Formats: sequence, structure tokens, C-alpha cells
Amino acid sequence: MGLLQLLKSQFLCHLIICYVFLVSGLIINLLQLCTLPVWLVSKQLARRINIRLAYCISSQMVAILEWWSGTECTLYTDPKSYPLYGKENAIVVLNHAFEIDFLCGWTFCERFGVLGSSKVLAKKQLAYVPIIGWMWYFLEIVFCKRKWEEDRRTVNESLEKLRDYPENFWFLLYCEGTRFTPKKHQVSMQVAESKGLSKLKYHLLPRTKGFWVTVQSLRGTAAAVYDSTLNFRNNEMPTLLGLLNGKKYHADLYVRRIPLELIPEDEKECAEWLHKLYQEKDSFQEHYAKTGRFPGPIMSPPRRPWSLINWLFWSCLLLYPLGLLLTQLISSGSVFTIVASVAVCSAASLGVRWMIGQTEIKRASNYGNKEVSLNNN
Ligand SMILES: CCCCC/C=C\C/C=C\CCCCCCCC(=O)SCCNC(=O)CCNC(=O)[C@H](O)C(C)(C)COP(=O)(O)OP(=O)(O)OC[C@H]1O[C@@H](n2cnc3c(N)ncnc32)[C@H](O)[C@@H]1OP(=O)(O)O
Ligand SMILES: CCCCCCCCCCCCCCCCCC(=O)OC[C@@H](O)COP(=O)(O)O
Repeated sequence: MGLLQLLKSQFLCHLIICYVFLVSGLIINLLQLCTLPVWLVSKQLARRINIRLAYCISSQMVAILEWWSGTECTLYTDPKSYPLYGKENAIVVLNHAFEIDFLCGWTFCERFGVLGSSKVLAKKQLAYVPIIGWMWYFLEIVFCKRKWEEDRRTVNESLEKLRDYPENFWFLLYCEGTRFTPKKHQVSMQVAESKGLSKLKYHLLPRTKGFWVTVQSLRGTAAAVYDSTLNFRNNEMPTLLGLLNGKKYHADLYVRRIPLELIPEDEKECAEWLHKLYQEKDSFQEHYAKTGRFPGPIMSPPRRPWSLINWLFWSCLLLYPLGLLLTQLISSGSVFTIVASVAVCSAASLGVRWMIGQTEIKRASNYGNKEVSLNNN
């Protein structure tokens, strides 16, 4: 193990990274709160400010992936579609089997210049995660309870609001609705069988209603669906903790651009179309398993320096006062103050560990474990 690698695996480094993320995140959340009065005067200005503030948070996580861990992200796509990425609104359909798949998505958002404005149809529980969840509130992220009777109206209303969004955005949809586990796969294949649908090997059966409502609500706003299939080389199972430890992974993403006009308007036909799409995605994964690559040429955008610059900026800004505080603390010699500070730091570390836990598959919800959704998480 090299010296740098050894340094990256040190707990103290992780503490410093988490401190910068936590404190900068809370400052940015506060600044986002201050944009509320701006909404009353100019909604579009408030949205533009929030895009930039959100970038300051999400790009720190991208910097961990791109610059700290040095993870390589390779894009397989059609050279004719490539120039359009980042220059139009799009609905992104992605497989959901990895703990950091959202972060790989963010990395591509960053490289195509839409990181600050990127959106997702997320489970409601994530809205309560400090920093990221609070940031999403100001970004007009669409939340769902994964109960169609309740979601049908709220999801449609939230999507309609994006029609006049001032900057290009990608809207991410994990149609599988939950992360892949062998148990969930088995249950969803029972559902597929009962519905007379072909079985999938690498994906859960997609939930079609959210896709249909998204396509219908964003018709005329989004130009295309980006069908995206992600995998990692050498059967790597990447984790956020692995990234923090400086572990380098190798992500491969296959993106096909499908113009929105090609997607049927009728709900039933749209559902059939999505099932067919997932059968194709399954065949791409099979190809990957056999050959170690996706079909088509590689057109990888290079990483940009902005996420690193943003990270260094916040680190410099926040580490200096921390240094001063620590010096004062030690020189004060007060046992009570030192014990209280250690307690605050421990509580903050536990908080961050809980946030990281949100990304872990072993802590996944029960949704999809039974044919009739449990919706208890
Ligand atoms: C190019 C790079 C990428 C760029 C990335 C861009 C942007 C990034 C931005 C942000 C990144 C942050 C990432 C955060 C991640 C957070 C993501 C999540 O939270 S995922 C979970 C929430 N999202 C979803 O669930 C979306 C998919 N779901 C849907 O669309 C659902 O339809 C729904 C709208 C949520 C409604 O849910 P409900 O459970 O009520 O579903 P349905 O009515 O659809 O389901 C009932 C239907 O399904 C059948 N059924 C029953 N059991 C199962 C089962 N186990 N598997 C499959 N199907 C099942 C049942 O028989 C019903 O069938 P039918 O419809 O025929 O009646
Ligand atoms: C600079 C970096 C510092 C790192 C330290 C702090 C990191 C804190 C990170 C918190 C990230 C919280 C974002 C959560 C995104 C989780 C995405 C996800 O994968 O959600 C799961 C759902 O899709 C489905 O849920 P399940 O039904 O599978 O259950």
C-alpha cells in the first residue's frame, strides 16, 4: 500500500472530510432557506440560485468519487447522441443494484454540466435526511410514498411544476422502485410470471405507473429518455465507505437516447414498452457479463476540475476556524469543555454514519419483498 493510499484509509481523514461536508452542508441549507423571500419576487432567480447552492453540496460527493478515490467512469454511447447530452431536458432510466449508482449518475451529470439541477423521483423517507434531503426540497425534487393511490396526484403535480424550469435538467427514474436483492428479485419474477411477462435475470420487474406519469407530464418539456445501464468491472460491489477509504472502482455506463415521441401515450402501451425496454437492458447486462463491456463505442467525457475546486474552497474555509477552535480548546484546559466537544464530535460522526447507512443495501426497505407492497419503510 502506497503512502497516499494509507493516508486515505485513516479515520482522521474521514473525520475531516465529514466535518467539511456536514458544516458546509448546513451552511448551504441555511442559505437555501434565505432564498425563500427571493421566490416571492422572482421564482426563476431563486431556482437559479438554488441550482448553484445544490451544486456546492452534491459536487463534494462527486469529488470523493472522482478525485479522492480516483474511480474511473466510462461511457458507452452513440456518437450522434453525445453532443445533445446536457443540452436538453431528459428522463434518465437507470438500473438500481449498486449502493453508489446514484453517485455515478451524479458524476455524469457533473461532466455534462447539469449536476446542480438534476432531479429524481425519490422515496419520501429521503426528504428527511439532513443536508441532502433538505437540499432536495429547494431543488423541487419529486417525492413519492410508493403508494400509487396517493402518488398519482402528487407526483403529477410536482412534475407539472418543472415545465418552466429555467435550466436543463435530467430527471432520474429507478423504475425498479427499490434496490436489487435476491429476495426482491425472486418475488418480482413471481409477479412477472403471474402476469405472463418474460423473466429478467439482472433487474427487478419495473413499476410502470411512475414512468407513464413522468413521460406524460414531461411531454414537451423533456426531449428524450436516456436509457442507462450501469455495471462495474470485475464484479466490484462499490460502497460509499469504500470510496471514503480511497478505493478505486471502475464503472461502465451504457446510454441510449430515445426521443420521447417514440414512447406510446396510452398507459397500457407505455407499460408494455417499458417491460420491453427492461428485457433489452437485461440483454445488455448479459452481454457485459460475457464480454466485460457494453455494446457500442466509448465516448467518455473527461472529469472537470470544478468539483475539486469547490471541495478545496470549503475545506480551506472551514478547516482554519476548526484549527483555531481546537487550539483554544486545548489551551483552555477545561475538562468540561473538552468532554463536551468530544461528545458533540461523536454525535456528529454517528449522524454521518447514519446518513451513509441510507445508501447501504443491507439496510434497504421491505418494499418489493412481498407481491403486495409493504410500504413500511
Ligand atoms: C446518465 C446518468 C444518470 C443521471 C442521474 C440523474 C439525476 C440524478 C439525481 C439525483 C440522484 C439522487 C438519487 C437518489 C436516489 C433515490 C431513489 C429512490 O428513492 S428509488 C424509490 C422511489 N422511486 C420509485 O419507486 C420510482 C419507481 N416506482 C414507480 O414508478 C411506482 O409506480 C410508483 C409511482 C412509486 C407507485 O408505487 P406503487 O408501489 O404503488 O407501484 P405500482 O402501482 O406501480 O405497483 C403496483 C403494480 O406492481 C405490481 N407488483 C406488485 N409487487 C411487485 C413487485 N414485487 N415487483 C414488481 N411489480 C410488483 C402489482 O401487481 C401492480 O401491477 P399493476 O400495475 O399491473 O396493477
Ligand atoms: C464529501 C462526502 C462526504 C461523505 C460523508 C457523508 C455522506 C452522506 C451521504 C448521504 C447520502 C444520502 C443520499 C441518499 C441517496 C440514497 C440513494 C438510494 O439508493 O436510496 C435508496 C432508494 O433508491 C431505494 O430504497 P430501498 O427501497 O432500496 O431501501
